[in-house]
Amino acid sequence: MAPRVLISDSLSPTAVQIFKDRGVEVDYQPNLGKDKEKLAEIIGNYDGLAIRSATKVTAKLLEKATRLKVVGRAGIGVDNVEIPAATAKGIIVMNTPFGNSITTAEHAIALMFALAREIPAADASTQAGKWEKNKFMGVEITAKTLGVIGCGNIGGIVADRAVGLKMRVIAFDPFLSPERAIEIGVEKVELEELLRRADFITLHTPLTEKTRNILSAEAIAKCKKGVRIINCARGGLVDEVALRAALDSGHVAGAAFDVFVEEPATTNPLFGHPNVVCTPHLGASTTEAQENVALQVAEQMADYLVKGAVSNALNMPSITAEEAPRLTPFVKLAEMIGSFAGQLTDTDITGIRLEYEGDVATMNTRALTAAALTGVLKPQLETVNMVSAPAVAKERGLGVEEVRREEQGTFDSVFRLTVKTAKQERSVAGTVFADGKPRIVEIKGIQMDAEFQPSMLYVTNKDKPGFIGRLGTLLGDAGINIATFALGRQAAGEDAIALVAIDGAVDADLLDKVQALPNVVQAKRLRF
Ligand SMILES: NC(=O)C1=CN([C@@H]2O[C@H](COP(=O)(O)OP(=O)(O)OC[C@H]3O[C@@H](n4cnc5c(N)ncnc54)[C@H](O)[C@@H]3O)[C@@H](O)[C@H]2O)C=CC1
Ligand SMILES: O=C(O)CCC(=O)C(=O)O
Repeated sequence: MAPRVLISDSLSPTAVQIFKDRGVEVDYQPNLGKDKEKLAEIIGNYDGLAIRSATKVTAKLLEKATRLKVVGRAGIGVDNVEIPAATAKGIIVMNTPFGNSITTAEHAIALMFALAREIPAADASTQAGKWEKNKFMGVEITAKTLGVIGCGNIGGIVADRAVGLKMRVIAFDPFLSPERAIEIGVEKVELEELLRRADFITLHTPLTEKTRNILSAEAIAKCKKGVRIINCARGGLVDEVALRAALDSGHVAGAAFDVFVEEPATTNPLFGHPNVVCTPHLGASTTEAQENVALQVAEQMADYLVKGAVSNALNMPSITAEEAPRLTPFVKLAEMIGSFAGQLTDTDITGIRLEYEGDVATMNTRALTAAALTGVLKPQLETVNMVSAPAVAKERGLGVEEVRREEQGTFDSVFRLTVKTAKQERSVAGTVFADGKPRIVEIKGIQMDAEFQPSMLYVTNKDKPGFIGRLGTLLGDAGINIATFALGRQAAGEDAIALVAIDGAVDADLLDKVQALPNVVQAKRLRF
């Protein structure tokens, strides 16, 4: 069945076409983001949800999203998506981190000019027939200092354009490297210095607990008198009430805002001030940017739903479309080995060691680790998947250790997973054969050669004559056919392991009988 995607906000028709071309069924309902009840009613029918900013993907909505696998944000900010709730449900959240950056940076520059020359007010006055030539005295931006708070993608483009406009650019961003600052021609400074020196301040950080009210009343008071403030990032970065007071007192000469604490903003403390310019969250609204983000989000979502490739996910390691064919069999192997170890372990797991040897050590081991953790956790947590497993493992305090060795041994690649409990360590290793099938090659240090089968019996025993015959007879008498029988042992007479693939299932009674056979140490049913 083809995967189904719902587009619940207004997106370029390009997105619809791309989904169709890639074999994904698509429903375009651009006003649904504003209708929470209706959206909750139908979300259960979809594998993917493509949104802009109107749709709020809350934990409550996700409860109804029983088959949802991916949420794609055609844009950058994902503050309208409850990512921890999506992660807990194993739903990938992806965005398009670059598609609208230039457009948004250009909007910030446009707002800076609008402020410097009071263009919106001058336009309104002129069109009202007033010709108030003396009323609108602007300022030049050449040689002025622009303070950029948050110098990532958009902040970096704004800085680059401002340098071209002959401004001096200073930036506050704890994660901006000195090399990158030199590359984009900005002087890296602390916030206090930026506030003291900047003639214009432009904000380009996400809204986090650290950046909320980064321009507080106190910070605004430290600004140079006559500063002009531009916010094209997120409402809440500036204390709107404090800014209004500073505008009223004349300490701040002007403010241009595209984003507001409450959106849609129908009332706001800044509204009505003569030196304030506002736009309704138009930062990303150009034909080019909307084309970019629509195309990108549809490609990313279709790649995931159809091919399993993951890009620009905020809660899962990336898997490129190029690496997916080579990686996929190893993802399967890692999950099955994890599942094997998880099913064998009854007591609390305290830690997990993942060893990647040979070719597999050069692959995307973050994705493989996520798959292996899924396998380990699934016997206890049905709903866990590659998206949620790393977070669940962390939540449960499981120490996860990764070891990579590129030298090859007997096999081109070996993946070994060791589960640690308070009492013991138990490891299982596997590889992928040329036919793409995962195989078990080692259990507890004992060499084996077994395929994974849907129903298996795992028996450890003392290696004594007669065991195989007795086990075969017991299963045969119960009407259970043996499909494959793999054996391994430490040395003659020591610990041995039998891995038996069976048609049908062993019930609890029969398992007790296997357990009661002479020399059997442990018997377990396994399902893959
Ligand atoms: N108005 C609009 O329509 C649009 C708004 N945006 C918003 O613009 C913002 C920036 O987007 P990008 O540049 O793509 O993000 P980005 O992730 O490339 O850059 C953000 C920068 O903020 C910095 N940062 C984080 N915490 C900080 C702190 N406490 N102090 C100073 N700097 C800090 C980071 O180090 C990073 O360099 C986002 O909030 C995004 O949602 C993006 C597109 C359109
Ligand atoms: O989709 C939009 O119009 C808003 C864009 C935005 O805020 C973002 O990409 O973070």
